[in-house]
Formats: sequence, structure tokens, C-alpha cells
Amino acid sequence: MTEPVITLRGVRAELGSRPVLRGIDLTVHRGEVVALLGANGSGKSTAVRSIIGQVPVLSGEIELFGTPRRRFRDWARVGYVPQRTTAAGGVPATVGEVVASGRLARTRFGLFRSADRAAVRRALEQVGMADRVKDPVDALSGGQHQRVLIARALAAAPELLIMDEPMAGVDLASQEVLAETLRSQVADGATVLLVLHELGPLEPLIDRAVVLRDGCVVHDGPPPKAVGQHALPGHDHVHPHAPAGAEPIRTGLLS
Ligand SMILES: Nc1ncnc2c1ncn2[C@@H]1O[C@H](COP(=O)(O)OP(=O)(O)OP(=O)(O)O)[C@@H](O)[C@H]1O
Repeated sequence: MTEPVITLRGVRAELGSRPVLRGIDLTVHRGEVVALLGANGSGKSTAVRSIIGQVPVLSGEIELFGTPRRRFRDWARVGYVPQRTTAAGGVPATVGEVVASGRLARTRFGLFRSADRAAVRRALEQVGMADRVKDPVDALSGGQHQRVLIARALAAAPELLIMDEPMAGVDLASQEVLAETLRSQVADGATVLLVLHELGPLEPLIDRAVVLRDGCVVHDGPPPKAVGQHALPGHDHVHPHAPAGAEPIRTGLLS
């Protein structure tokens, strides 16, 4: 096996004094594409947020690129795409500005040189949004907004991509663009940890699946087949932030 890029050992975390992660062990090696699966509320988002330091850890260890997370400083190596809750939420920024913000960690003192501008342009081209660079993100559809968030993560040319439900609420055309973007990242050697509710169009890319239930790992191995438990009735995905009575989000090809 190659070197570990993400290591979690016995990670426990609480939210509002409720145990949400109850001793998670997870290793992602260089070049691997790992899907983090599980029902609503099983702790998937909390697990990835603990990795990037947004959720305090009660006990256990987290390492990034072999360095304890507390001492890890090289955040330009990590691209994070958070779970998208609303289309744009009144962000008064253009597509170009949002994507350029993802490049800041690679600039010297925040000054954009031609290599930085080229990286921003390349990221926009990868997700098919180069012609929208001047548009306000408010004007975009959900799928286009997600493409912009992914371009923002790609702008720093990260070695590790962590994405929380990148396909949720994304139209089919954007899903295909995102799957293709991810494919080229993986071909270039990126390491990827994806929170997913179902494998969907990303299935061919996934090397390994880790399934959480009630804050514990209940499976770590080959991805479940497309007709597995996540595609069965009763496993529809209701977004926790959606209004009460909202329809489950159908992320696409399997449902
Ligand atoms: N800020 C918070 N305060 C208290 N409880 C929280 C908070 N955020 C999440 N939780 C709870 O923690 C549990 C795990 O949430 P988490 O978002 O990690 O699950 P998930 O597997 O990602 O689910 P989903 O697929 O619905 O996003 C849930 O029961 C959720 O209600």
C-alpha cells in the first residue's frame, strides 16, 4: 500500500452533547477514491468535517499526509467541497471571484500571478463554466453552483479532494460534468474522499466504500453493487436541512 493521506484512529466526536462519531477508524491511501456511505444522520458529514478541523474531536487521532492534524499547515494540498444547502444564498460574488478564492492558499501574499490566473481559468474550464466567469453566483442553477464550488476546490490543484455529497440536488448534465471532472483528477493521481448517499454515476471511480451507521464503521471494503441497500426503497435520502415534508433528494441514475 502507498502512504496514507488521511488516517483516523478511534475518532469520537459529539455535537450538542450527543455522540455522533463513536470510534471511527478510516485510512485513505494516496491515489485511492473512497466513498463514505450511510443513512441520514449516520455521521458522514461530521466525519469529514472532523478531518478538516471544523468539528472538535473528543478522543482519537487524525493525521493528514502523515502529520497530526493539529500540526498540519499545508492546506493548499487539500480541496474541500462542503455539503451544499442552498443554491447560492445571496453571495454577492462572481463565478470568477469564488473560484479565485480557492487559489489564495497557493499565492504569495495573496498576489495573483499569471500561473494563478491560469489555474483559475483551468479549473473553470474543467467544470465547463469558463463562459460564466463574470456572472454572479446567485444567477446559477444548483448544479452550476456545485460546479463552481468544485472549481474553487480544484483551483489550488489539491492532492486530496474531500467532497460532501457533490451530486446531491445536481441536474443530470452537471452530474456528468462532475463525474468527468473527478475522473480526470483521479487519472492525474488525486486522492479522493467522497460523502455519498448512493454511488450513482461515480460508481466506476470508487475503489473502496466505508459505510457508517450510528457513528460507527460497519463496512470497509468493496463498494456495494448498484442494486445494494442504498438503492432499495426505504433508503431515500432526506436532506436534514430541507423543510419538513420535503421530497427525498433523488441524486440520479439509481433512483
Ligand atoms: N450542529 C449540530 N448540533 C447537534 N447535532 C447535530 C449537529 N449537526 C449534526 N447533528 C446531528 O448529528 C448526526 C450526524 O449528522 P451528520 O450530518 O454527520 O450525518 P450524515 O451522515 O452526514 O447525514 P446526512 O446524509 O443527512 O447529511 C445527526 O443526527 C445530526 O442530526
